[in-house]
Amino acid sequence: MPYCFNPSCPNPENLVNTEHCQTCGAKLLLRDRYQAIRGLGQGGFGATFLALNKGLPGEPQCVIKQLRPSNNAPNVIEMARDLFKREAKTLGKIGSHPEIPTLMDYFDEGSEFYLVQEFVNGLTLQQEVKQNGPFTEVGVRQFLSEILPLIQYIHSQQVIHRDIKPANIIRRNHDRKLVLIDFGAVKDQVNPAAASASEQTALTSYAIGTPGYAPPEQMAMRPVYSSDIYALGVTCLFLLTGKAPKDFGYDPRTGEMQWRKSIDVGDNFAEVLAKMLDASVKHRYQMSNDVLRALEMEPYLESLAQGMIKPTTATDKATSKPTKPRWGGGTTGSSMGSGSMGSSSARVDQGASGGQPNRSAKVSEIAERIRQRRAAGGTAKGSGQGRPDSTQVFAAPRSRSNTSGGQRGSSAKSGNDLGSSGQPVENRLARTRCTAEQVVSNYAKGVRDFAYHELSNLDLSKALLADVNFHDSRLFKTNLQGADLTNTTLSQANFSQCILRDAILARAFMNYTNLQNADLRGADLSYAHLSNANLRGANLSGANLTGAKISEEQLALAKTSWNTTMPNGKAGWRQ
Ligand SMILES: Nc1ncnc2c1ncn2[C@@H]1O[C@H](COP(=O)(O)OP(=O)(O)OP(=O)(O)O)[C@@H](O)[C@H]1O
Repeated sequence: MPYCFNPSCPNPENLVNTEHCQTCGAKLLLRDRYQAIRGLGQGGFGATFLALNKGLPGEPQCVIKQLRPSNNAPNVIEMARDLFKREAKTLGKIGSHPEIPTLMDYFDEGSEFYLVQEFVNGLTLQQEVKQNGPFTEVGVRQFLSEILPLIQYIHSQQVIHRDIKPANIIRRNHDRKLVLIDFGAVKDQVNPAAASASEQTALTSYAIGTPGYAPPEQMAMRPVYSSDIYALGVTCLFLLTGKAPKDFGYDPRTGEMQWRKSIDVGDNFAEVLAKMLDASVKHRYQMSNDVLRALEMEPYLESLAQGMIKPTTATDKATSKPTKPRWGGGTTGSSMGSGSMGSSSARVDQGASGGQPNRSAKVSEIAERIRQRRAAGGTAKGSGQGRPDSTQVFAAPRSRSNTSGGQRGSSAKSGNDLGSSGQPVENRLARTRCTAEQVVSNYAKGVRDFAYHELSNLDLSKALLADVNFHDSRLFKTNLQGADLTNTTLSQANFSQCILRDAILARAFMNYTNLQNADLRGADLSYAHLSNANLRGANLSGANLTGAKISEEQLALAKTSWNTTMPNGKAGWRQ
């Protein structure tokens, strides 16, 4: 049923096949093709409609935003028009991203302006919480792992969204992906001197985003990238509680929201939220990737910590393992290797060599130290001098050679280091050697820690090795065809020329893993974390990369084919 585009029409619903509104006489077909079918929202500067594009076969749905300022002062209209144009420009620039609505059309008709964009069919997160109740901590972490890369993308295009909130995030029905909408507040600064007081109020509220979600600097018209991180933090509070920002108390001395007592999450996640919600820009996470890193590190802390202490397992006893932490602990004395993490680890190891406390207590202690150092870490834009170890370990490589070599810096010498010939360089620290039979039988006995092991050239085809920690181990040319490696930690390990054909690597953590020339044909890499992994020459034909964390650059170095399932779940081809 045609719907009238006039937001003040008292009776906007019309009968089919009507050209003009039966109540107010307004045209019902814009540009001879767009027909509104329902109103979606209305504000001071216009309205939003769900519409049909009658000019295209199948008459697809679209969203039409109409700019119709209620104030006729020329300077207000001019500024509003300017804001609208900039929204169109922004969507035109970043709307090619699959999780941002595409800009389909932009035009004016009479004194009104129209912006046509892709309709995203689904519920907003606000509606979702209303319908199904608040999210759990795991649900919010999952939400963040999905939305942060999108925000990182927007920021990389020099765009600050400025109105991130649950009502502006839609979970698209057909693929359950999160889509960010309403780029209406994506504005450069409005010149307040140009408008009178009341006009200024209207324009300002249009341009600053939503009170409660917008951080102090944005309310003061000085938004920065981390303003979006603050709004995302408030969004997390809503998802966890179903409470709007105004329903949280605030500290009258600092003006900060008092949210800690209202949410039930682990200390570490609370710390991440606190840093997202810091009123001071200086102390807040600066970029999405910083938050992502803080969150991604957490699930792997225990296994990373395991890899930092002396062995106690049956296989481990055969050969002693290094007593120094591996990353950053190189000869140049980096801030990390020679810093307190190195010495704290060494302290634990000394204890281990004579009547030591139990292993799990040590692991937890080291993991806790990593957390503390992370919590005490500086901001992304800091000098890097005093940055926590974990940030350095997981920092994005600075050069291409780092990406391809899987190295973190000249001081790091790990199992995946490559010599000039492209062959792995033998690590200077001894690894625990064991046979394929030992690996299999120890796994059957419950051993999961195979960090710092030398497992090259073994035949482990079809082995069940789910949940194992292979951190910094060497599996050069090892046969793992058809093996179950679900949920394993393979960070910094050397899997070059490894046979991983049809192996299950779902949710494996492969940060800085060397997979050069590995045979990954038909492997299940769904939701695997491959950031900084070296995939040069790796064969990914028929592999499933759905939801995997992997960059375009990494993919370009590997072999893929028509039957490779790409991270977006679609079949792809790249040679
Ligand atoms: N591309 C889109 N696809 C689907 N729904 C959309 C789309 N853009 C906006 N909407 C929905 O239309 C309604 C109105 O959106 P609009 O952008 O005008 O924001 P608003 O809610 O009126 O204002 P604000 O978010 O700034 O307070 C909202 O319910 C929103 O979820």
